[in-house]
Amino acid sequence: MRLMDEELFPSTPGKIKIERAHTIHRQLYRCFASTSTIFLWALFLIALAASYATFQSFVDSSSRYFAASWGGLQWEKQVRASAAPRRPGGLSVLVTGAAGFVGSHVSLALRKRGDGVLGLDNFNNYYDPSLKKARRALLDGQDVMVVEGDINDARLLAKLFAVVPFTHVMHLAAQAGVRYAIENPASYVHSNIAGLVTLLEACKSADPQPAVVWASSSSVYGLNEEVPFSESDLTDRPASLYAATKKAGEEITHTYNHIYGLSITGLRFFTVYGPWGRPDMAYFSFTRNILQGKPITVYRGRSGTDLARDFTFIDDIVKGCVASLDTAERSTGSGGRKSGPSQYRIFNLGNTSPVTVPALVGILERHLRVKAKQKVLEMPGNGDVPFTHANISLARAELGYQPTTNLEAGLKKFVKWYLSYYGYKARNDEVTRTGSAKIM
Ligand SMILES: O=C(O)[C@H]1O[C@H](OP(=O)(O)OP(=O)(O)OC[C@H]2O[C@@H](n3ccc(=O)[nH]c3=O)[C@H](O)[C@@H]2O)[C@H](O)[C@@H](O)[C@@H]1O
Repeated sequence: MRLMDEELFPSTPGKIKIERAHTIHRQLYRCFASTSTIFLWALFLIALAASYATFQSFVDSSSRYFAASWGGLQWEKQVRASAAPRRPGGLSVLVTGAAGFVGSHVSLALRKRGDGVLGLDNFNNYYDPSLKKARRALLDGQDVMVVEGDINDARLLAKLFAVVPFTHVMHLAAQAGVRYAIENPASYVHSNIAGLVTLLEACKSADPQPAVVWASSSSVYGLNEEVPFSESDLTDRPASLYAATKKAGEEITHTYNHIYGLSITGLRFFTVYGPWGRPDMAYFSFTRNILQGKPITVYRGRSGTDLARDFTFIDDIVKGCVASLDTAERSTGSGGRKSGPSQYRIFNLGNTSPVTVPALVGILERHLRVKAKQKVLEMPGNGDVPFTHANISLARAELGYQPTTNLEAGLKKFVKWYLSYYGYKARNDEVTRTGSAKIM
């Protein structure tokens, strides 16, 4: 016990205590010898605390700024360069959904003829984002910048319009897919309604106001039985939430046209397909499954009738989009105020020759030279419609729209792209060897 005490405490503890007390006392005396010194010290401490707080908030806001994927002088310079037309009288177009199927094709077509193009895309994972990144790489190669951001981000949109006086907005960002709305209804409201309104708010406040061309859908015809579908037909019986949000979009855009003088063109696309397409669509997923020897599900109508679609090739759709931009009149408002009536248009962009789903499968089998394993099921009541068929007289008259690619030729191009993109040649051989699918 004694040993322990000696280790823990010095042999002459009292001396040490006294010396320490003296030293501390002397220091305190020096520092706080007078009340004025105490006052000065207090002031100094308050100033130190205040400057620390200011520094902290600077660090916070700067880290928020640097964490955002947009902003800064260099970024603004790139945005301006991408959106600047390369030809006299060229357009300056903000393309939303630019890393998407239709968006990437339209962006490339515009850039090719010398228009300025700036893309915007949120790269969500509704389907494989690597395909969206590959499309972005294509756009990069043509000096088209794609800003990563959401149409619901009002600050980002305001910034883009502050940096670039866009002449047009090609609005293609959306939650697509008819049947997925059963699984995730909120995503349709988020993108197709809330996102649309946020975008239109930015457009109406912009000075100059851009003309807006945007993607509606053939699905707005819903349970319509008039054939072929004309723009003048009633569209008040949607069969899916997706269709309902697109129909709502037509009404919402009308409001912005009416109140703010925004020039609006809505395009009702009919089942668009082609190279760089969407993996969630039937022609794409059928191709994947057929090549992998997996079964495909072919839906049929209730009375055993085949379902049919007015499948429209991407190049024809691109021509319709570009013609819509070219014929769009200017918005009449500026900075949120209307100064006169402005254009409001809706067009069908279809192919005018519906093809049944079994016929689509037959064409794919021929191009892939593989027999599909088919399961035929009754169409589930989850938003599908039995057929679509476009009347395109209006688009032909006003846009000079004339589709030139039939499903046979279009799918040939798609299959060629698919095989080169996914490198399925080798796997095709594997399919032959394992016999998991029958080669035709
Ligand atoms: O035209 C349109 O407005 C819509 O076209 C397509 O929707 P959809 O025509 O349903 O295209 P797919 O999903 O490719 O289906 C095509 C046909 O194949 C059928 N199908 C689909 C999937 C499947 O596994 N089996 C099958 O038989 C569908 O019932 C439909 O008749 C797009 O997915 C929508 O985003 C677009 O808005």
